[in-house]
Amino acid sequence: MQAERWRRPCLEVVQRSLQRLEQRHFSTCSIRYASSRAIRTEDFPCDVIRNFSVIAHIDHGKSTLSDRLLELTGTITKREKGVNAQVLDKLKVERERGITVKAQTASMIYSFQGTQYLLNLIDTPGHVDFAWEVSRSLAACQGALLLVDATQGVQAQSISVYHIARERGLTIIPVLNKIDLPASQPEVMAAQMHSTFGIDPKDIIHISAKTGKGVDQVLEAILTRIPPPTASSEAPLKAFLFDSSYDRYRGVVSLVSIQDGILRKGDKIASCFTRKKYEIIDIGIMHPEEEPTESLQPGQVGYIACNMKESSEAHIGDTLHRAGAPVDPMPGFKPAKAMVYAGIFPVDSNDFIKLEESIKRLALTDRSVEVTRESSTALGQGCRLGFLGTLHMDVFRQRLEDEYNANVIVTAPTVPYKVVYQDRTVVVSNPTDFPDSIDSGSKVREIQEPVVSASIIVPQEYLGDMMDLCFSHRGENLDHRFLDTSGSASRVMLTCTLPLSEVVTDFFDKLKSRSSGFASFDYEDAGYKPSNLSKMTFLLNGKPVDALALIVHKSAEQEIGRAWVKKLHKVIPRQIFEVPIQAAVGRRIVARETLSAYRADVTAGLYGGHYERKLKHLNNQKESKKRMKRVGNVDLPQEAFYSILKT
Ligand SMILES: Nc1nc2c(ncn2[C@@H]2O[C@H](COP(=O)(O)OP(=O)(O)OP(=O)(O)O)[C@@H](O)[C@H]2O)c(=O)[nH]1
Repeated sequence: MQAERWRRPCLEVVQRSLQRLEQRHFSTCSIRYASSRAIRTEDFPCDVIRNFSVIAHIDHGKSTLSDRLLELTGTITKREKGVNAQVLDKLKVERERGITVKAQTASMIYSFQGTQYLLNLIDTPGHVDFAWEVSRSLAACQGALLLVDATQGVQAQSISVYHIARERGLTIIPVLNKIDLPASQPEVMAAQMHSTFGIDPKDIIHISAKTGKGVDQVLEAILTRIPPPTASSEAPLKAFLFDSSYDRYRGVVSLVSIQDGILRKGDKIASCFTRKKYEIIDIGIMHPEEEPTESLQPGQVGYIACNMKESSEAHIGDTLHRAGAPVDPMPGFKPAKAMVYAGIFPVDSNDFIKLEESIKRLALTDRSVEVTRESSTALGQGCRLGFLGTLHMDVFRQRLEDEYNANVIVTAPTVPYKVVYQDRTVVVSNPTDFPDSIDSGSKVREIQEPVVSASIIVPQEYLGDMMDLCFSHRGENLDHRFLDTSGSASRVMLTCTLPLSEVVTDFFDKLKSRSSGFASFDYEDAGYKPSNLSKMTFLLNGKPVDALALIVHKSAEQEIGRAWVKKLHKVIPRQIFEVPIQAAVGRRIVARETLSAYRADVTAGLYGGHYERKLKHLNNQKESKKRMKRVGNVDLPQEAFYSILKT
């Protein structure tokens, strides 16, 4: 009796701890799902397959709807989902920031009117930096759910993803989400979707992905409106490779969409792009984690591992065929084009080899990153990386820190400029390589900078502010049109051409603050145009610091020079001698501050003959000096680089 009285509370404590452990496990790592019956892909011919993506502007609810669909089809249960909202956002950075950065695939099995269907869903990111992920994902689909937030209406990325889906000829199912919110205006937003996309309001499904209301209608629409893939089991094998990741044990794991033929474990295949041959060692579907199957049938989407050692062998957009039976490759898609470059250096120069290894590994899971080596006199050996935008850059940095424990310094982002010489044109993505002077004596004929066509959607009352903002960032060809003509709540779409270098600095923050958060922004590459640019260098005690060099427009020389010199003055500790801090364009000094002399007497305040204590303080000082970068004869602390380059 006594023992029983003790045992019960003990059991409860153990159960509670187990629950807590389970929750913690769910919230930090990928989820393991209770294994269901082995899936026979042969049971799903083309007519019961539906391949679709969820596309929308950022935060309109794609991942929440994907979760709801996984739940409704029984692919995951509420318990398995647990505290882990947004099952398909698997990366730590996605969970912390609440954004999707990598498209994820999940297959679901669903019974409808006595027939079992195989649904392949691809959840896509919404931010403009990851638009390449969206177009890649849509290549494996026949339909797309176009989600619009019923409180915000059509936003800039809603329009761009709509056009990507239309260009690919996909069936679009329009969905208005968040109708549970008091501020939602489904009727007004439906009218807006009609005026912007020509969508019949009767075709729009009204849902709340959060509460689940209306989500069953979305499932029904997927089955009844999206056409099945047209693929044949008789035709020669054609598998379209649209994504890949790296697994330490199996090498490259690729996601493929089977356009024709059947792919089985043990099959010998070859790549149209590299001509290399492989053997399938693992095959299956994402359910939503990897679920091995015997084969992938025509029209299905799944993963394969085939002894590919190098990630570069998995060419995104490649066509795989049976070895010895070549086929015509399917049209691939435009490779990702880096818009922003930055140098990444280890905080401790001795860590370079480890950092380079980590960068290469991470780049294997993110194929849009370009990697080359670079070296700087101030920062030592490092890598120069090309990204699709500054958010992409920041996410990559965070993943390096989270997943590889790296401690890095990232230099200011720069866009790729074209330097036109008399006999050739060179693309320069590192300010160090930019010509020092562009005067009549130099061989440089012209400098060109990348420009983008930007679109901003904003309530009418902010139009003036937005136009000002665009002008102050060297915007040209400004134009606008009203999106909805319905009285007071009119919204305007402003379009213009902007230099990319203006977009990658603080443009987005200013846009949000000057429109009280209402403006949405999207842009796409619009080529190059001649521009009046020069290289600005920063000198400490007369010595240039290469890692701080910038490319600036003539009109902003003074302003940028002064701001950076002030910033440097604030973060560089005083030295034992006076240090002039200067910004220079060519030989011309455009801004200057002077750091007055100072000697840190770390032994001040120690009286008497405490020799050992004095020595300890002096040694500490020596150690902290070691952590500084020596530029000429000036010690620059790592924090100086951090705080300067962070902005
Ligand atoms: N009230 C309400 N909130 C919702 C609904 N759907 C999504 N949300 C919330 O909206 C926010 C964004 O949802 P996500 O599903 O992460 O949006 P997303 O489109 O996947 O975001 P990105 O992948 O970053 O573009 C989250 O806080 C969700 O909880 C809904 O129907 N009602």
